[in-house]
Amino acid sequence: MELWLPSLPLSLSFLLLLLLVLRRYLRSKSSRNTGPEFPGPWHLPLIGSLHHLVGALPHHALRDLARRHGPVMRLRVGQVDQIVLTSRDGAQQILKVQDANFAFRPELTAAKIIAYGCRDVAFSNGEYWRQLRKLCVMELLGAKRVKSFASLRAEQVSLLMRDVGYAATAGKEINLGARLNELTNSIVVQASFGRRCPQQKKFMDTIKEVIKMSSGFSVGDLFPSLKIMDVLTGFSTKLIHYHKKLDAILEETIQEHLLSRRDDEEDLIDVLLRLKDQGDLEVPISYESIKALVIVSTLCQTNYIFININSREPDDPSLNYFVVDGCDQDLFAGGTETTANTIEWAMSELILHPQAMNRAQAEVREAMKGKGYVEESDVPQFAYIHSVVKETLRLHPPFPLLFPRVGQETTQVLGYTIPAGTRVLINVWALARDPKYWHDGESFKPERFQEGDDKEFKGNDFEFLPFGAGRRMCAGMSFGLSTLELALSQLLFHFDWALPKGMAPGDLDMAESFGSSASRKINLHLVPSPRFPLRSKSFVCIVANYKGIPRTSRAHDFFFMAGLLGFGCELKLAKTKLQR
Ligand code: HEM
Repeated sequence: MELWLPSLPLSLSFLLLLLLVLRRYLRSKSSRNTGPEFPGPWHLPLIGSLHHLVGALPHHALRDLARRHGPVMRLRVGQVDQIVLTSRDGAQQILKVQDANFAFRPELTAAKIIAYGCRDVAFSNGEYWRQLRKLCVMELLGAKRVKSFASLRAEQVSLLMRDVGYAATAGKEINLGARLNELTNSIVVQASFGRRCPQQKKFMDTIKEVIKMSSGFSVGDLFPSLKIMDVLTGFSTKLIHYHKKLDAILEETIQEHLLSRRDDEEDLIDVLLRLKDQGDLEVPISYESIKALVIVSTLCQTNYIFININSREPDDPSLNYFVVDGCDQDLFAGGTETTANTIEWAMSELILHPQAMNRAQAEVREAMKGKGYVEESDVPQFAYIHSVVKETLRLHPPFPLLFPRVGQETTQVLGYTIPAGTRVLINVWALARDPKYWHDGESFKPERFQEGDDKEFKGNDFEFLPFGAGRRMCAGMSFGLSTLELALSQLLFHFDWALPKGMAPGDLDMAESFGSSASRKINLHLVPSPRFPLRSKSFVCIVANYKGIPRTSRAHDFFFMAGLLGFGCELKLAKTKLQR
């Protein structure tokens, strides 16, 4: 038998590699702070522990690793150490007890380029961030401002109902996921730019390109010593190109706003310009800050968070028939949307749990029986629907690992020493399913919140953190929830829902898209059937836009009257007559 011996150069290379690994190990051991060593998976010289994440969703892989290594573990990703916490006490330490120390974000290449050197609220730090956050709470995303956008929400949700109405009367399925993305995109862009901005579409198209770029990742973020690779791979160059495009659009938009200021119906750019002019801010805001805020608040509502590898299925072009005139069907095809995702997950869970669906529909239909339509002011009385939203966010938090935090000072957490500057991730997805904190945590059971489990997602129950907690908790929670609950209530009130023909509940793919987001991998397609006719202004829109009937024609007037009278079911008949 022949004995195989490696060649001399190969053996030497192997020996050299071994020595390098050993030297690195000994060095890190000697420089380590006091306290026990972090548990964690073993790592390879160049890629660190990346190979442990291959082939699974990051939050799933990290939960499985935590089961083996414990609730506090260290993971080396490339050249960067990350501490991953999967315990309620750990989350409480970072987000409450030591919140001030951990209220910092790492500097990420994309945020630096796109947001004018991290001049937005989500990625800035220190005094500048504190000032912007105050503006967000008081002026931009506070209760009063959110309320001021109620008519915008009502209008956009009505347009959604109109499109679902098309599908219902035609007996066709609708790509609900895609249409919900349009809904939330329209709301956020119009809230920021106002309704009069001609640049909206161009802006969103460019944002879409930025999101597509997040399907790659910055080498420099994971290998700080190889930052040059971001230039060589074209990552930075492309981002700079998109940044310039966004900058030009926003510059023009700001000039337009400066020329025609309106105090009666302020959009977010109007508000920011007013605050800039008042000049009494501790840290003055510049035009660049305004632009960064608008860009990142749009991105924040998408799951565009660093190294987010999205592989969501593109929208189905065959369903263009049901799309609002002038709207781009595949807007944000590469990205996903927090609010829209949550509605989509809620509808997915409800279709799989008919009892919960019936109960939610009964609640809203019973309450709105005499009225015939749902307004934003009605929503707080739908306690069960609120529980459906909570249960959906528990099982499908859009940011399963929150956004990363960085400690400013070296500190102790649960007996371990976390050196200053180390990135910390909290697996809120795993916490929200952990049998230690939840009975039957993997199952969808909205009633758990009505039967004694009074956990809330407002940042005080550390096993339930879909919006995070502490100083850097989501700044747009009320903004997101108001759209979410209104749209869901109307979808449940006006329509009954079924899976497309031939599809059994077991066939519905509930897979999440790959990346740091937990959106649906494949858009949800459902078949609606009308239950309560649409009697709000939306119906007027339905008939006005239906199949291109001109708003000034007699046919339009006919439909208009039919709509006003609430003859939703007559629509199909009327349409047939007209086509003849
Ligand atoms: C269902 C909807 C939403 C969910 C579940 C959600 C969740 C989150 C989470 C988990 C964070 C990170 C918190 C942390 O690090 O502790 C965050 C941050 C943020 N979110 Fe949301 N979000 C939603 C909607 C929105 C909307 C609609 C807006 C804006 C209109 C928004 C604006 C922001 C901003 C500005 C931050 C950064 C806050 C900071 O760093 O100070 N979010 N969000």
